[in-house]
Amino acid sequence: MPGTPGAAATQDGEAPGRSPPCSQSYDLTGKVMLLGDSGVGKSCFLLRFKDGAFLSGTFIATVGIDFRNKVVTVDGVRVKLQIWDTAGQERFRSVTHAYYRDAQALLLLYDITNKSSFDNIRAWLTEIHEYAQRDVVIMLLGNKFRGQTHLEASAQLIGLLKLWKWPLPRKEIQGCPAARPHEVIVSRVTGQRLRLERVSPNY
Ligand SMILES: Nc1nc2c(ncn2[C@@H]2O[C@H](COP(=O)(O)OP(=O)(O)OP(=O)(O)O)[C@@H](O)[C@H]2O)c(=O)[nH]1
Repeated sequence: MPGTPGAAATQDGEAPGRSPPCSQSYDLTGKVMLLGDSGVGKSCFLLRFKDGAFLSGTFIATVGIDFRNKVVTVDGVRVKLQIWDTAGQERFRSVTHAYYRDAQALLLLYDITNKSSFDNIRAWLTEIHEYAQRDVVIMLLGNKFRGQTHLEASAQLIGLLKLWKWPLPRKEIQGCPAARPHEVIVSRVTGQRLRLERVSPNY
């Protein structure tokens, strides 16, 4: 999705910030970032998460960084998820790195029809290691499964990461065998209860 280089676009009538603002309309907040090579489908993933729509056809690369908010209810708990969509192109890395540190979860996408996007996962993990919190949850998503719009975890990739003995002692490498992206995000973010900001005294 297009944005403004060097700055996050404002969405849903709220000013962008490094941390989600508090509100009584939800109980928890969580910040999730979408990472991965250009063209793997991050913006489409976000659009599906926010509006349930899928845009096929023309590919417009993201410029810089962008975000969407969505409040979802899980087991009676209202969770406001702030999902940040980053540009996959190398030239925007200096912009996007600054946003890693506040993220509770990172969704690292690759395109299962594009081997280089798979090969580059290791480089992405190196960046995550350098810029994200040590205990951030990393989720790996193999996108464009058989040309369709659902996501499927790659057991093969998880196996490779184990083979590499990737030195991420406090990070979790997880597969996400869910067909619907919002369910992936919700189950992982809320399930882990990762420093989600508690804004309701009743919860
Ligand atoms: N078949 C299929 N195509 C997809 C899927 N997701 C995205 N696409 C297509 O892949 C192309 C790139 O999608 P984007 O979501 O813009 O990719 P991106 O990762 O955000 O790219 P950058 O913004 O450059 O980082 C578009 O033409 C989409 O229509 C999917 O699940 N299946």
